Amino acid sequence: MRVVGTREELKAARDTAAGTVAVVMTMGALHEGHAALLRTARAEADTVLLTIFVNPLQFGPNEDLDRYPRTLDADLALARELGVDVVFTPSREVMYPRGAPAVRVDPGPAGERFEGASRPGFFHGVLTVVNKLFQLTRPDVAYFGEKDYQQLGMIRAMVRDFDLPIDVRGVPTVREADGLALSSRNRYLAPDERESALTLSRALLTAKTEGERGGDAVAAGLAEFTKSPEVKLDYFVLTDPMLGPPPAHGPARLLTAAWVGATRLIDNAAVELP
Ligand SMILES: Nc1ncnc2c1ncn2[C@@H]1O[C@H](COP(=O)(O)OP(=O)(O)OP(=O)(O)O)[C@@H](O)[C@H]1O
Ligand SMILES: CC(C)(CO)[C@@H](O)C(=O)[O-]
Ligand code: BAL
Repeated sequence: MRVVGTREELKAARDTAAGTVAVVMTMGALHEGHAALLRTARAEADTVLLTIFVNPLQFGPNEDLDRYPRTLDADLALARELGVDVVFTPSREVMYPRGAPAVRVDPGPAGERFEGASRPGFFHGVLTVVNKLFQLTRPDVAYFGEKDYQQLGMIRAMVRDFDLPIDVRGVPTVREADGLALSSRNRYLAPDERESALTLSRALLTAKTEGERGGDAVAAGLAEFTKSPEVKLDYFVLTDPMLGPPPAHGPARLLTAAWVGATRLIDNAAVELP
């Protein structure tokens, strides 16, 4: 496994990569969710490239950029175990040599909803760094988690609208045995908060069950949140699978975000409306 930090080293590694090249982009603090992306990439491509970069551009001024978990040694050990070929761990200066970029990807109106409404500038930051990492790594295929469902949709939209020759593949959300979606931010949770955090997956499951038997999915989900007043709901919505208005019947998506203490968590679930 080659670990590279500069553009020149990455270019050399990329230029000699064999066969189809897959990229998995992360902010590090790797867990089994990231491992699922890497295992899928390993099974489906010849060369697996992992990027680890905590992108300052996607954090708001009062968000957790400074305390975001950084566990590089453990991340590299896991990457090695999973058969990753190249790890790109650029510094902030390598990614943004002239400081914050003046030109950024505009996510359009879809990027102003849900996560974009609560985290202004978030999708500008995500799409800008993803676009840069696409240019630098030149992958044939890229894997992203369904845990960040809106992010996956925004990246697919950018690839479509910018004619990028990249096959974007979504990977289902990996959960703890009790339902909590794995997330690097789960490390922030104190034991009682870890219990409260189950409200998100519980509300999604209750809403899905209610929706699939013809009831009011959103009302059922919201009722779960009222049982845990210590969890501060940001949004709980039903959309179509492309994040548009909810359909009357057929496939739909439930999306939620909530604060558990100082930690903001997100989750989502597929639902089939009768
Ligand atoms: N539980 C999960 N199941 C599947 N994919 C996941 C999971 N958690 C993260 N991913 C995916 O891993 C990639 C890198 O995500 P990231 O490094 O931000 O991890 P994260 O756990 O989502 O972190 P955070 O706690 O900041 O949200 C993204 O494509 C993300 O969707
Ligand atoms: C896609 C990503 C690596 C861009 O910084 C990040 O948003 C993430 O880890 O999901
Ligand atoms: N997991 C998506 C990146 C973020 O929340 O900042």
